[in-house]
Parts: sequence; structure tokens; C-alpha cells
Amino acid sequence: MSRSIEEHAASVRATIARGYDAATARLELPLARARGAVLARDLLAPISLPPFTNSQMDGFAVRTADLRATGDEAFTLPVSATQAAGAPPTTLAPGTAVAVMTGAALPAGADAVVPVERVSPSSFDTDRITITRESAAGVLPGTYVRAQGSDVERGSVALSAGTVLGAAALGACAALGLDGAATVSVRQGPSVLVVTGGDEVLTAGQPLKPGAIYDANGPLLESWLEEAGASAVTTLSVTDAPDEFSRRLRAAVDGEAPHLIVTSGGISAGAFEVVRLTLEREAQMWFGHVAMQPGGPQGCGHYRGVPVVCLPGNPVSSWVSCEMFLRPALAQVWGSCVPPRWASAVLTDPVRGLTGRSQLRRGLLEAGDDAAREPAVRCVGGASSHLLMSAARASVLLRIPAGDQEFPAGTRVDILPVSGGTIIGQETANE
Ligand SMILES: Nc1nc2c(c(=O)[nH]1)N[C@H]1C(S)=C(S)[C@@H](COP(=O)(O)OP(=O)(O)OC[C@H]3O[C@@H](n4cnc5c(N)ncnc54)[C@H](O)[C@@H]3O)O[C@H]1N2
Ligand code: MOO
Repeated sequence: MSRSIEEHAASVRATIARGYDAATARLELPLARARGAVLARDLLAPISLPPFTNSQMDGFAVRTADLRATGDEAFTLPVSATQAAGAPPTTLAPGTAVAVMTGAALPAGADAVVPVERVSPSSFDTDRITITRESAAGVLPGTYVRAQGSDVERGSVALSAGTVLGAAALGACAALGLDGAATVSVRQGPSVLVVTGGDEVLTAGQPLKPGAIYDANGPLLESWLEEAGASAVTTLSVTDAPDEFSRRLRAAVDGEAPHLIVTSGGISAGAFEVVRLTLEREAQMWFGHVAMQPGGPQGCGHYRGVPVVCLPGNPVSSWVSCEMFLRPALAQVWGSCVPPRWASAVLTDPVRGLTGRSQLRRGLLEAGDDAAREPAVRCVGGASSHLLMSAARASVLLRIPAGDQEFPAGTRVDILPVSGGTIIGQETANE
């Protein structure tokens, strides 16, 4: 049975939704440990920002009414005081100006600021300034004034639920006076049991035997899931022996009580597909083919009431499947990671499509030195799903539409940014 990418994505989302646990999905965390997390609740502002009305420019605070007299070609005002940043606000006497610095409180009575370079002399070392009629015409109430609460009003929503606590958001929290110990309510993803292995798979650190390979998928999935906000990830390494697989899976699921099981490998057409054969017998599952490459063989369902998502064993297939199926589902159901942020770019080189299947090639977005130019993307490595080293160099996945045709250079394709990848320009910097 075959599915489209969208059909399988919907099915994985519905599968994962059955394991959703509202109590786990929200967590109180001190800000110092919340970097990268997603806010679960609106964060209300404990103070207004700016906390007081202040100047946006180094210049002179004035009363605009003083610059409206008719007939004069220029306005000359005595400088009655200097208002430095950090000092309490002074008062502007009518018919005068107060020298004011960027970020300094606007003196009481002033309603605009004229930048120092627009007055004569253009200096603070003076006891009077002159403003031409032409310059004065542009000085309106509020000019170069940052009103109290113009960024956020005390008590209103400063950062809404769903905001990722990146650098700007953490800076915003600090601006509100929240220190690292202040707690915020953040999203947390499911606890996940990762099942990887096969008779050929060894854990790194052991001597490599003929016919064996090291386990890439365990660490790959663990790291991907942690980045996606999983509350805990435990890994079960299995062999291809069905009875042992069945027994150990059951013990792990009963012992860990995970919200989600993610398996890799053992689901396609071979003679020892232990994951598919066991789950077809012991769980309610769909196994079949999704019209994409890599990541064709897929499965999902429920094992003892726990959602299971089965990914194909080739490492690149597992990784691409995480981005295509787990990311949208975790983002929508648990809210613990950003949803896929698809964009577009043009191909630098021709790419051959595949009949009946979209391809998800790994690519590098070229550094654009011209902001007006559309971003350009090139494939890194070939199409095969064992090519994990070139996948590690990729900064995006490119979706090449189905079709037995060549998509020429210049074709616009959908791209999905991924974390990691090689920084263009540093490929030869072996320091
Ligand atoms: N006759 C067919 N054969 C295959 C088909 C098919 O449709 N008909 N599909 C191919 C595709 S596409 C993929 S993808 C794989 C998926 O197979 P499985 O999910 O059953 O995965 P395995 O056979 O167990 O492993 C595939 C490949 O990946 C390596 N592997 C597995 N686990 C790990 C791990 N933890 N770390 C590193 N590498 C791992 C494994 O050694 C195999 O080379 O099936 C194709 N075959
Ligand atoms: O579809 Mo498989 O996942 O290409 O290698």
C-alpha cells in the first residue's frame, strides 16, 4: 500500500496525538535553563518598556509649540539644562531647550527632540541653539521620542505562547527585569523510547567485525529528538532475533512507559524484518511505502497503547523522515519544536527527478552576497540513503518534485532548513 508524503504526515500526527499528555507537555523552568525552549504560556510584562519616556537621539528636547511662531526665519532657544542618561527627568522651562542624550528621560514639558546635527551650532558646548524654520517644520509632537510602554505596556503580553526563547527573546526577558532564576512555562515533548539495531549493528567503541557497522541511528535519533524538545530519550539496542526482540521491547515499554516509540530499520522487504514482523503480530500498525526517496518504507501505529513510528534503517532515510514526519507532528501535537519552515531557492545545477516519488536531496544554501538575488541551492552528495557524511554537510533539504525529467539549473524548489551543515567558505580551514 502506498501513501503520499502528506497522507503519511497526517497519519503520524494522528498516531502521536494519542500519546499526548498535557501534564508532561508543560514545564516550569528557570530562564537560565530555558534557552531554545518554546513558551507554553503568554509571558506578561512586569514593567512597561521603555519604563519612562526618553530620547531616541542625542540632541535637544523642545516644546513644539515654541517652534510654531509665525514670521521668524529661525528659532533661537537658550539651553537651560543637560539631561544625561540615567539621571531623573528635569523640567523644560517654556521657550528653552534641554540638551538630552539618547536613552535619557525626556524632560517634563518637552514633547520632541531635535538631533544635535540639525541645530546650529551642532554641539552641546553652547548656551543657545538655533533651528531653521525649515527644520522646525519637521519637528512634530513625538519626533524622536520613545514613549513609555511603546515596546510593551506593563501587564500586557510581552512574549506570546509559542515564542522560541532565542537570543532576542532572552534579551527581552532580561529587559523586563527577569533574571536567570525567574521561571517561565515552556513546552516539553514526549518521553521517547528509541529502538535501533540489527545483527550487523555494533555500538561505537567496540572492535569492528567483518560484515558489521556501527550504530549511527541511535545517536542520530537521540540527538534529533532532544533538539525537538523530547523530555527524555532512552535507547534500546536490539538484534534480529524475533523472540528476544519481542521480549525486550515489551519489557522496555512496560518499564519506561514512554509517550512515543521510534524505531529505525527492520521494516522493508528482507528476510529478517524483525520490527515489522513483530509489530504486525503484536500491535495495530500500518506498514507500507511513502512516495518519497529516501524514506520510502514507513510504518506507524500503536503498541500496547503507545504510539509507534517506524522509520527506515538507512541513516539518511531515518533523518529525513524525522524532518518530514516527526517534526510537523511534534510541533503540532506537543508544541515542543518549531514546525518545518519551508522556503524556496533556485537550483545552481540540474537535478534528475524520479518517477512517482518526490526526492528529498540534501543541499547547501549558497551564501548570498546580493540581498536582492534569490537564494541558490546546490545538492551535496548523491541521492542514496547511506550517504550520511554528505548529509552532515547539508544545511537544507530540497524537495525535488516527482517526475522522470531533468529539472534544469534555475528551477525554483522548496527547501527546508535543518540544523547543522558546513559553513560555506570554511570547508578548507583545517585549524
Ligand atoms: N527488496 C527491497 N529491498 C529494499 C527496499 C524495497 O522496497 N524492496 N527498500 C529499500 C529502502 S528504500 C530502504 S530505506 C531500506 C529500509 O530498510 P529497513 O527499514 O528494513 O532497514 P534495514 O534493512 O534494517 O537497514 C537498512 C540499511 O540501514 C542500515 N542500518 C540499519 N540500522 C542502522 C543503524 N542503527 N545505524 C546505521 N545503519 C543502520 C542497515 O545496515 C542497512 O544497510 O530497505 C531497502 N531495501
Ligand atoms: O527510501 Mo530508502 O529510505 O531510499 O533508502
